[in-house]
Amino acid sequence: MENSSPCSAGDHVINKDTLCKENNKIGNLSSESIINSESDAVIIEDIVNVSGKDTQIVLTTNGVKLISPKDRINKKKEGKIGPFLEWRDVISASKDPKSTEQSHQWILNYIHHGSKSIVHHRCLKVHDKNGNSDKLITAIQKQCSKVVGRPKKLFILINPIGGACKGRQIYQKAAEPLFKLASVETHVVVTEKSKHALEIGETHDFSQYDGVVIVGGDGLYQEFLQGLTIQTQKKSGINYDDPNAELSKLNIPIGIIPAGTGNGLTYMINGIQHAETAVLNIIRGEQHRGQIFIVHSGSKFLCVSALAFGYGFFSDYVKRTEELRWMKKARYAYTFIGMLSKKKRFFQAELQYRLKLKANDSSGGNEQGEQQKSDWIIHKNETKNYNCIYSLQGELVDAGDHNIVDPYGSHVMLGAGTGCGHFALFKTMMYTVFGKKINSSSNLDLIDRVTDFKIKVLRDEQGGSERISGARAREIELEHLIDIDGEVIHLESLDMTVRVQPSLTLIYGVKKKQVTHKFQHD
Ligand SMILES: Nc1ncnc2c1ncn2[C@@H]1O[C@H](COP(=O)(O)OP(=O)(O)OP(=O)(O)O)[C@@H](O)[C@H]1O
Repeated sequence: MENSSPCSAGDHVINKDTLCKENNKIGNLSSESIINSESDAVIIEDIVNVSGKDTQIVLTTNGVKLISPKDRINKKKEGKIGPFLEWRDVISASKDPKSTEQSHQWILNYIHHGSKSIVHHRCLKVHDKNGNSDKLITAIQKQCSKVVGRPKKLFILINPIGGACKGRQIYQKAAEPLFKLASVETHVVVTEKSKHALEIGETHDFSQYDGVVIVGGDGLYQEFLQGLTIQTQKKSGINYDDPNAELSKLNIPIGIIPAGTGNGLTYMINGIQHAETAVLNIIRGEQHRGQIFIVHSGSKFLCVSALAFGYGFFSDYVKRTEELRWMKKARYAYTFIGMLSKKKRFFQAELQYRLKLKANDSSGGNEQGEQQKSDWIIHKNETKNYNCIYSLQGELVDAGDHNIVDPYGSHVMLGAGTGCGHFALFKTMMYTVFGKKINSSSNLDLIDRVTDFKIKVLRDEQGGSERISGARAREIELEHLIDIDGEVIHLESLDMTVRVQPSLTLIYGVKKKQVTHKFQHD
């Protein structure tokens, strides 16, 4: 399926005509958008007509300014003009197909920043007055092509069976028209089987692409990321079976368009689960280095994790949901309710962890570039009985009454349940994801600033020839599973090391709480 494939018809199809109707006013310019013009160099300026008003349009090295006659009178003396739209938020400019001999019109497509991290595509109809529309369009297109990080060619990977099985439709409705508007060439591949994304990540040559876009859930992203991590290490000759090896960074940016069930990662990197926002953030081209977990089992590399690691309660939960896959989305709530009344499953383990040291903390660490980490700390738990050990990706940044969960950080919070109830475990996990502050309790230890942790499960072996009960056989099966980003993975060895690898990935996303200029007409 190449870029040219037609966008399926439907109520929510994005196209120029429908969107242009949404927004073509220039009144009510917000004072936030008035910016100082000092650092700008003017590229071209003209008088055009927007919403029936003569308006000065100025293209500068920083962006587009539209100056109404009122603005010019009120603000120019103070050296301030506006509103301002930075080039990163301009998608494209093109002739309006409805333009006639008598009325020359062109369209400016741009990104509107709404509240709570949401962004939308908007367009503005501009009426030419002086015959300069071609020059303005060419200049805008040239500046758009120079936006740092904006992709020109993308490899798109769609999971057709993720979430509600709408991967293809979500791509066609929310992404394809916007990529076309932004002149992004695409090569689309639809996965054909489980682990296909892993295979593609490990073997495909992405050198001719500016980025890869995953249209699916956290599971699909994890598979692709694992494949790409392996490919990158192999190319650099890194022995990734060695948990102490310094891994090569992945240099192809990855974007995620939510089409799965949980979609936790798209929430973390875009601040919201919203397909249009995810697409527009890819077009904006802002990229950040993200942290992931590298998991070893025994002396072997096991997997990467982009979102969550869980052992005990969470791996049991995911295993059960996989057994009930036929129930589709309902399996999550059904399993959750079922587990509330279930007896806790305990396992015996030794848990150790290392902490990111604060700048003024001189204890621990070693000489080989790991000065910022403490030595291994043994988790205090005399009975060694646990019912859950888990960690979620994201450094928790204190923001007063809440935390910002920063996927571009260098440490995580580790949860060690020593008998915590199932409901409380879920609640704590959800609170962490949504940045709510939460403290340790008597049976759930929450340890912040963790950079690595090790779990050694101490198995209660029952004499070699003795027959084991069905219940014990199920327990042994569960003991050999971990939850990685909502999928279960089999463990050969019950001796695990999990390391936070800061800055390993490159992600199309935004930093939360970032300040953006508004270009608002509504
Ligand atoms: N064509 C396919 N046929 C069968 N399985 C597939 C196919 N493509 C991908 N998969 C599998 O689908 C699984 C889940 O994918 P994905 O993460 O996209 O959706 P999800 O599980 O519904 O969402 P989330 O992980 O966000 O909860 C992955 O384990 C992957 O191996």
